[in-house]
Amino acid sequence: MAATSMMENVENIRKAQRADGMATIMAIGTSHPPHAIEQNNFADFYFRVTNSEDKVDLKNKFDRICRKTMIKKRYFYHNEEFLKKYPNICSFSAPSLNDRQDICVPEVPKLGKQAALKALEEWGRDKSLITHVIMCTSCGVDMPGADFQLVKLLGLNLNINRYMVYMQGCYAGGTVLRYAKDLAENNRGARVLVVCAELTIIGIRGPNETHIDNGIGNSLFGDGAAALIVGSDPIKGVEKPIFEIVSVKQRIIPDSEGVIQLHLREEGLTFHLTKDSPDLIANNIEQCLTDAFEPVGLPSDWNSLFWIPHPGGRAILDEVEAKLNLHPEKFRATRHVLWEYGNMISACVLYILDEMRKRSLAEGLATTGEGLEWGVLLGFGPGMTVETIVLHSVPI
Ligand SMILES: CC(=O)CC(=O)SCCNC(=O)CCNC(=O)[C@H](O)C(C)(C)COP(=O)(O)OP(=O)(O)OC[C@H]1O[C@@H](n2cnc3c(N)ncnc32)[C@H](O)[C@@H]1OP(=O)(O)O
Repeated sequence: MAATSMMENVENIRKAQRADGMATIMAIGTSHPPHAIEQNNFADFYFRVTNSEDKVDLKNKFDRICRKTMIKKRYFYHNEEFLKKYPNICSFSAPSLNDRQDICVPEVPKLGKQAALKALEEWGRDKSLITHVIMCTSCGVDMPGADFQLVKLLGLNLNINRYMVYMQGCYAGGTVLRYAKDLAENNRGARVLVVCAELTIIGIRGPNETHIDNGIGNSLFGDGAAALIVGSDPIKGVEKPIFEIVSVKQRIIPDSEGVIQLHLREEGLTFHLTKDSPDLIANNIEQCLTDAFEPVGLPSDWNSLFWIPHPGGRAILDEVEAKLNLHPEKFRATRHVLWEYGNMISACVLYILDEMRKRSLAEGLATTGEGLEWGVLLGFGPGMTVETIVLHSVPI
């Protein structure tokens, strides 16, 4: 065969392998465990269950911090009765990783399954058509992994292609969209099930006067799972697009290694959160936005976008909002999810996507993105790392 025709063959194969259109989110499902704890009562709960009620000043400070989080309640797999069985988990630093692993390894995929079932139901097609799974969590590292367990729990095809995203922290809600875009656009017909599932039992521990940031973590994080179905070229009348994933970019913020760190130790996942993260994120946010918007063109005003920033903490949202001169309603969906669920690590931004499209529909707006055409989703986390995802809404 002539060399040119072989080249043509290769090109034809490459074209046939790739999708025509952009990666599209076609369904969203969420789930959370049953035990809700009101943030107003959290200091009482936390100091009682960790046998720390004698630390009166620390409890008062912790209560002050809780009231500044702008969180109303959070959901947890654990409750007081459950934690009483695990005194080492409730201490500040006793060895407890085995107990935490014994809980997280089976429970993370189960929580993820609940969200996935809702996404599959909304999608409406047969689960045997799912070609790829991206499973993401920051707890319960194991082999075979949570991706494997999820496939078994859902009864998906055994020849499915699996991707496991362990221990990336909060920015991973953006990372999974970046991976899903690559998979959906480079594999014609691919239907990617994305699942983020997080349980805070991996890091809950008793309070300590010299580690206030440990208490900050315990005041912010909540349990939750969210799932998406992503694919290109949605079938008209069968699959309903919700958002298109237009451009994706990851960036490390310079000189920020020590700002957010989480270490997996014998005493579980330890939190090291400095006071610098809100400033650092705000001071680098325009560079991250420019990276991601450059291929499609920068908007004339950041207020022309719909916004889905990861609610790492109230102060982070406040500083980003101020830096970009955003109108207060821009973070309405994000602040609502923070208020109702706390910081659910990687699952949080996917909850916000769901909240935004549902509220846009309920309010009779023109698009899934609060009536606007273009938007941005931001993942923040250890590194410090920022994931910036440009989204395109669809008409309702
Ligand atoms: C897991 C991941 O991968 C990604 C993540 O999302 S990690 C989490 C990222 N989030 C953060 O780091 C939290 C960001 N911070 C916040 O949102 C806010 O600071 C907050 C809601 C926790 C408190 O609100 P605030 O307006 O800052 O309250 P403020 O009155 O200044 O502080 C309350 C107390 O906490 C202390 N404090 C606040 N942040 C602290 C920190 N990082 N370390 C130690 N102490 C801290 C303050 O010194 C203050 O102490 P006093 O009452 O004794 O003065």
